[in-house]
Amino acid sequence: MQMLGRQIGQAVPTKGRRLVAVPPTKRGHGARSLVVVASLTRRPEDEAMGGKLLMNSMEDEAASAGAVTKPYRAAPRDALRMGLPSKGRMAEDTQQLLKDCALSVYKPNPRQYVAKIPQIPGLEVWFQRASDVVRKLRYGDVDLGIVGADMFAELADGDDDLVVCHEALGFGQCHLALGVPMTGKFAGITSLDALRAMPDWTAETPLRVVTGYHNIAKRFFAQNGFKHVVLLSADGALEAAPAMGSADIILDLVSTGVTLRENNLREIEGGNIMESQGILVANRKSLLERPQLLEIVHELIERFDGHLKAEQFYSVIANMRGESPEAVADTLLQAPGLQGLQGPTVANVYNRGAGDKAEHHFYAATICVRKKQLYGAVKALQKLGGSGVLVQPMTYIFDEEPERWGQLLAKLGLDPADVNIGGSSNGNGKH
Ligand SMILES: Nc1ncnc2c1ncn2[C@@H]1O[C@H](COP(=O)(O)OP(=O)(O)OP(=O)(O)O)[C@@H](O)[C@H]1O
Ligand SMILES: O=P(O)(O)OC[C@H]1O[C@H](OP(=O)(O)OP(=O)(O)O)[C@H](O)[C@@H]1O
Ligand SMILES: [Mg+2]
Repeated sequence: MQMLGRQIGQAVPTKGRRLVAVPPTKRGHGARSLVVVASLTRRPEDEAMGGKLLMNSMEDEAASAGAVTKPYRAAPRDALRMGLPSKGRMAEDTQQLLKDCALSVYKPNPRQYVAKIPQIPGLEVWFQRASDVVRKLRYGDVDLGIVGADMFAELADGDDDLVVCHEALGFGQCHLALGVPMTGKFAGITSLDALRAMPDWTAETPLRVVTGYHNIAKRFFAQNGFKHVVLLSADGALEAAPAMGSADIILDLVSTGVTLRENNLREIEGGNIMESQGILVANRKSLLERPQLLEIVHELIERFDGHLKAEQFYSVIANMRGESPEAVADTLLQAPGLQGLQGPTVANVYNRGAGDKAEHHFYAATICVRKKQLYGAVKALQKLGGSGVLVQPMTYIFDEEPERWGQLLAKLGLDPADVNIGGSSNGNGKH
């Protein structure tokens, strides 16, 4: 390959403020396809193992994962704290969810990291990098947090002090997967079994995996019987590493798959390690020792569940003619897709009649319709004589006590009968 002057192979930042424009080469050519990567580093502990992290036995792995060390205990405090991501894609999505649930965060000073949610006066909000939200939860510096499930799996690393309160907040959907080159010695490698069986991997030439998820990777490769693997570290732009020759494969987040594909990498059968999305997590000790926190978590679960369910539906109102409200209801109950959640609501529609007296000649039928089925439902209503069809988004659908609340109490070893939160149910749907 003709050298393009001194720039070729020069690593320059791929993200953030320090990204620089690459000047044309000395010979006046425009900067061609320069391979730009973040620098790859081996963490001290990788070096300590001679950069050759040979898989321990499952027992060793479990022991090392289970033996959680806490460098310090958090300073005693009375205030309840929730950690929220301070930047990146999780930050925006988290604030949007809270806003959609009428829990907007009030952060008067953009450069200060403490804020509040006026709707929950007893709670302090602390903005931290998503990874630090998990760390602060483990240390007990915050009681509650919203992060990505992948980040939680990696950094909580099986820490029983942390409890998942809501596992599906509906944003940040992605998955952690292996990315394997499409060409060269990996050309025919389309499954995890085939990758493991490659004769290339020995104690001297281990499979080199670059990832930001070392805890997850160790467990994954150990559980899948890989013997010779070395884990390399990088903070981003991992997809360039195989092309650079500094790693064989990557283990990274995938959402659309574009970055993998654009870097001639692909996923393999058995290589999807975990699904991820935003989750609500809490410190177990805080939940058990701070009753107000349990009450706040109950409200958050109710609001999140109520909002996330409502997001799937529209409220549809149609003017219907009929002999009686029951007759209109019967017609709808027998029509596919028009039953609503429990059933239609049918009310009289009044207009000015003779002598300016209110009269009613038709009814307004209201039903909940799944967003995906809206157009079909509107056409079906019109076919039944419906007119003036109004479609409204829904903010909340509050059902009985959310299942997740009962599940959380079970995780905490609490009997719902003993938990009386805010005068509402006690965790098993009975008030
Ligand atoms: N395509 C994606 N790539 C990376 N993270 C994603 C993606 N889709 C969703 N996420 C979620 O966002 C989290 C990363 O958010 P975070 O703000 O920490 O990193 P970031 O947005 O990549 O910014 P930075 O890399 O500067 O920390 C992931 O842990 C994951 O849960
Ligand atoms: O499947 P896709 O939709 O292409 O998204 C996946 C890519 O997004 C993330 O990178 P990010 O954009 O956060 O940059 P980074 O790797 O430098 O953090 C992740 O690390 C993948 O590289
Ligand atoms: Mg990133």
